[in-house]
Amino acid sequence: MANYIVGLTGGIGSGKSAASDYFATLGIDIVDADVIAREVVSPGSPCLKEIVKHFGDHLLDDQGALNRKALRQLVFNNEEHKQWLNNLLHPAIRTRILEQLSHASSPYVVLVAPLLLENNLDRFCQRVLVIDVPESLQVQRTLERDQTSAQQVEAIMASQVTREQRLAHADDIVRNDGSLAQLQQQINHLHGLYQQQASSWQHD
Ligand SMILES: CC(C)(COP(=O)(O)OP(=O)(O)OC[C@H]1O[C@@H](n2cnc3c(N)ncnc32)[C@H](O)[C@@H]1O)[C@@H](O)C(=O)NCCC(=O)NCCS
Ligand SMILES: Nc1ncnc2c1ncn2[C@@H]1O[C@H](COP(=O)(O)OP(=O)(O)OP(=O)(O)O)[C@@H](O)[C@H]1O
Repeated sequence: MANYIVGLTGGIGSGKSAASDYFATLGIDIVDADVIAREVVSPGSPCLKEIVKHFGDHLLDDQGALNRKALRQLVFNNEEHKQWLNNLLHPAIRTRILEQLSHASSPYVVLVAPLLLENNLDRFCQRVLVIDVPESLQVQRTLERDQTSAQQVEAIMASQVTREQRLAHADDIVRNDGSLAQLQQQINHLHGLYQQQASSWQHD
């Protein structure tokens, strides 16, 4: 059954995972681009072999897995390296996204992707939901969560669309500068809307 697809996006640290985790508790299938981005570079994968061939085996840890911190430092400080990695991984990520979307069985499916707009993945979606927070809160929450620097977070933010650009593409906006409960309250409202949209869309 062709699925009604809601594209969920937002900048780094905006609360995409917090939102998609909550949609999952409502029984909605989630296709997560960040999870897929890890799958395509798993130990022994063709993409990981290409990365090692291109950048060197110092990017592997002693279990043969990708040293993500080392690759992050490499790509987010060098535009050419980032483009090379994106050109390698994005087609593999898109293929898996489409495959997982086709197997979803919930009333609608949420595709959560930080680069939904940057990679034109919104063309596969019937609706775009943006999780919106002030940039300062993105930095603060990412620093609290990850062992990284403000400079690194800002470099990642600079490689993503701006807050204004993202909001210009939104069909729905959830503000996540309040409590988790307030985030979930907004999602409860959208859940009802998406169920209605999905059932009328499927009968058109
Ligand atoms: C560079 C990598 C190895 C760093 O891994 P690390 O575990 O430190 O970060 P993680 O993957 O959790 O990403 C953290 C956040 O960075 C942002 N981000 C990731 N990749 C990119 C990118 N290519 N361009 C812009 N922002 C990105 C997203 O907001 C993401 O949620 C990793 O981000 C990666 O493989 N990126 C390339 C694949 C990609 O584009 N993923 C996004 C899927 S839409
Ligand atoms: N409303 C909130 N109040 C407090 N903390 C929050 C809230 N929403 C999210 N967080 C926390 O902020 C951090 C970033 O949230 P989350 O990981 O969901 O963002 P993300 O958009 O998935 O980030 P990334 O792009 O890095 O994957 C997490 O540690 C999360 O627990």
